[in-house]
Amino acid sequence: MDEYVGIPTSHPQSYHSFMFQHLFQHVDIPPSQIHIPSLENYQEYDDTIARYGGIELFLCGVGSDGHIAFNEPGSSLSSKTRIKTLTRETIVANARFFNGDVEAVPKSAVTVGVKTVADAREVVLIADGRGKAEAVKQAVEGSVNHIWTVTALQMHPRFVMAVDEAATEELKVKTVKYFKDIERSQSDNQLELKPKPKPKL
Ligand SMILES: N[C@@H]1[C@@H](O)[C@H](O)[C@@H](COP(=O)(O)O)O[C@@H]1O
Repeated sequence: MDEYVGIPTSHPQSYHSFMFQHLFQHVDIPPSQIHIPSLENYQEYDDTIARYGGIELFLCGVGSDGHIAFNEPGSSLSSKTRIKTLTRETIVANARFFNGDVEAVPKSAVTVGVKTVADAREVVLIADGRGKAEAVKQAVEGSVNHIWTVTALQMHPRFVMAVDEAATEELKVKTVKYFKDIERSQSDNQLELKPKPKPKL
């Protein structure tokens, strides 16, 4: 979905390295079918997606300031793949991957746009830990706006958020209860839908 500008793709903290280490080297995928945004391809990136029939699933995280990919606060909700300057908050948050050295964190990145993400047929977002609680609150209870770009996904017909307890800490109690009720009633329904075993004759 995104890549830093200013470090080589071979850098251990590049998103290219991350994807190869955690996914591509473990699966049987031809290199010609791997497409990661970069300075070389970002201008054609959305056209390439369209040529392949669109994205089936975007699996993403969220920044503590509510960014998806690197769509920092203030990104247009109709944005496509482009270069974005990173906020101070993101640079400080990502310093943990650069031995805590804020100066070593790149200052900009190539990123898919908010619309690139929203155009996928399905979006799954994982948010864990207290540091994501404000972003989760905005995503669920806030109104759609370009400061918390994650809120754009409220408009998506197939958007699922997977969160842990800590990430729900800024939500209203009644919001959390409501979603737990939904979860419970869905698992009850699934039990009811299971075919009853045939009585033995
Ligand atoms: N550009 C990435 C985002 O795509 C990611 O969503 C975010 C949160 O990542 P994590 O869930 O690992 O904290 O980090 C970076 O800023």
